Amino acid sequence: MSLVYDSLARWSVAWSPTQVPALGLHAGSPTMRTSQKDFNDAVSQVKLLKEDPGNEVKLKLYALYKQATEGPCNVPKPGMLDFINKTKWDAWNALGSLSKEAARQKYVDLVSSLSTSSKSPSPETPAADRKPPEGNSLVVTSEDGITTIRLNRPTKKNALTTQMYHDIIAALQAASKDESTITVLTGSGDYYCSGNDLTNFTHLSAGGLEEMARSGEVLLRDFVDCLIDFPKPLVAVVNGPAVGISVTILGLFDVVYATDRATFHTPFSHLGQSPEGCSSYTFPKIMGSSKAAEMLLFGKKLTAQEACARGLVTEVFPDGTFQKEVWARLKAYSKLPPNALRISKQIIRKQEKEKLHAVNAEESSVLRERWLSDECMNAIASFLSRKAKL
Ligand SMILES: CCCCCC/C=C/C(=O)SCCNC(=O)CCNC(=O)[C@H](O)C(C)(C)COP(=O)(O)OP(=O)(O)OC[C@H]1O[C@@H](n2cnc3c(N)ncnc32)[C@H](O)[C@@H]1OP(=O)(O)O
Repeated sequence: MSLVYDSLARWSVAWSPTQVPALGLHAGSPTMRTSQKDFNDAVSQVKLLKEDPGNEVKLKLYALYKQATEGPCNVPKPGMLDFINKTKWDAWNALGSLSKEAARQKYVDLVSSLSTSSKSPSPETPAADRKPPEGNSLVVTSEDGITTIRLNRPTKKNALTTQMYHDIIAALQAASKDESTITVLTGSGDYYCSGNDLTNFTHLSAGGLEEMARSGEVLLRDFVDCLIDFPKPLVAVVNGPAVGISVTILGLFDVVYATDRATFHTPFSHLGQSPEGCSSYTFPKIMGSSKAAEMLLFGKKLTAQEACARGLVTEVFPDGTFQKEVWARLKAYSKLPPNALRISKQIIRKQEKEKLHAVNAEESSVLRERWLSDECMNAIASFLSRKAKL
């Protein structure tokens, strides 16, 4: 659970109603006025909701509560780096001069709609309509000489949490020593991976943002080092759209197979960030400097065919037959002599290893600085408050 989630949840329990002036009549119809009791009841009801209504709704509730009890936003805007409080401030401030009475009415209406929608599903609700539980975010299996590392957070488009980076490192280390011939990275559901989980930035320890950025730099560097040093053939089975770091690291894979539904997007400038995964070196080498710049500077999103034409993807398959064709191919390759594959991979990689490690160290260090910049903080705050999407 992310810190934003926790802290938004904490806001809701911290919203104890103080002295709310009586306003008359009932909630519900726009022509009726909300009584203090209706409002107080709604405030109590929020704490009893069975389902988490999500950050966006919690922000609305927060803003309406503040407007209803204190009127228009009257406190100084928090600093750029304090982006959780800034997000709350933005939501309150956005209500402008809405009257306290109107805010109370909107608050009561919103809580009432939540209470209705959070009633337990009837037994007839088809399983397919329910969100699958977020179980193991990474599933590692080994079969037919292939170790598969599967990103398994389909409801979050397989965004990479801090824990997942650690788990992938551990899985790669284990795969480098196991009996398998080939190692595959793929995703569950409709996405391959939506990149770094942007709520990672909100997991602040006592050391604050500086510490978060420092530990992020170390983790990123270890993660990419592990890919640089991986001794066996490493294959990406790109089952859908890929974003951010899941794209940049493709330059370190030996083979990349993609469904024709996949897209490849590196929106670093939009996020106030800079390239990682050795892409500042591998992309210009793979596709030429101007094509690489179009992706890494301007965030041009490539189709699978375009990525294949630029050499980032090895082969594109029709989505309907993607899994069948790719796994049949990989099973055949996995029967090749493992030592020959390992030695050949190592001789290819050997020429570049030192350079790749140096590039990784520099990219990780530059990113640490970027994560502390206003540009980056603003972009993440925008995503978290759902004002921005790619
Ligand atoms: C050790 C640290 C290393 C860090 C290295 C630096 C890495 C950099 C990067 O990877 S930069 C790229 C970061 N990724 C993004 O900016 C993607 C953000 N996501 C989106 O823009 C969209 O979600 C989308 C285009 C991927 C998909 O859009 P859509 O199909 O409309 O789905 P939803 O937006 O409704 O998403 C469903 C659900 O997933 C959550 N989610 C998706 N991506 C991320 C993400 N990257 N981080 C956190 N959460 C993500 C999204 O919030 C929704 O959750 P909800 O249902 O609202 O709870």
